[in-house]
Amino acid sequence: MIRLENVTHAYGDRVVVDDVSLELSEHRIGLIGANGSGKSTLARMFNGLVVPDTGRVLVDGLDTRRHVREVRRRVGFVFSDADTQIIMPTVAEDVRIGLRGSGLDRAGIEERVDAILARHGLADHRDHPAHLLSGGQKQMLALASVMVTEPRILVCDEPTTLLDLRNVRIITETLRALPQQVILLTHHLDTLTGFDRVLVMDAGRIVFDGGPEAAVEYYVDLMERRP
Ligand SMILES: Nc1ncnc2c1ncn2[C@@H]1O[C@H](COP(=O)(O)OP(=O)(O)OP(=O)(O)O)[C@@H](O)[C@H]1O
Repeated sequence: MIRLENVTHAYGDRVVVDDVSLELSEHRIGLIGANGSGKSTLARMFNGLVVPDTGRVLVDGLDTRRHVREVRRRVGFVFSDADTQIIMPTVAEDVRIGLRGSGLDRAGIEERVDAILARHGLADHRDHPAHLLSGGQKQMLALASVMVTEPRILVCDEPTTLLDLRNVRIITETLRALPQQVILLTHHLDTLTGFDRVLVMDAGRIVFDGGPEAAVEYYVDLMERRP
């Protein structure tokens, strides 16, 4: 479980996360809000990519300031631009690199790589140059490379923003089917249908916390009232 206690973060003198306290235990959690409202900064605190200026973030009781390795093992992070996440030349290599230090032997590693590629529709692209994949396939690879490390929680920061409608659906369905807890930041509001909880962020604060329909209604209303 992720717990935030009076968390604040500023870039220079600009406060972008403003005294947020949360307990995130639901299976499917959405985080929505206008551009620049602080969602990514908040989400990056969930796995220690950003540490709070004040307050603390605990993952299963581990403080992200002091236990960054253990926290990263528990909390996987998927970015919106898969190109920034894919680091190896081929599909299989990119997945395999996540298993460094896993303690698995060579055969065990290949078995795990094959299984995860099959699950993400990439089995036929095993030795394919990663940079030649389509946008949708790249996002699947980015997801596969995180999932192979078997995180318990997955944070996805706008994973469908750069994708066409078909791939938005594929990624959304893939995320829905995961047994892991998923925290999804998105501007595709319809992907939140059936979620357990949706948070609306505005100017660094959580301004709504509830079910998906009510949260989307609140957010749309908030945006319509903006000059
Ligand atoms: N590394 C950084 N250095 C300085 N300012 C930053 C940095 N990262 C984000 N910001 C600023 O902090 C504010 C919040 O950004 P953040 O990315 O957290 O918002 P967001 O809600 O995720 O936005 P979007 O929906 O556009 O992704 C923005 O004004 C942004 O320009």
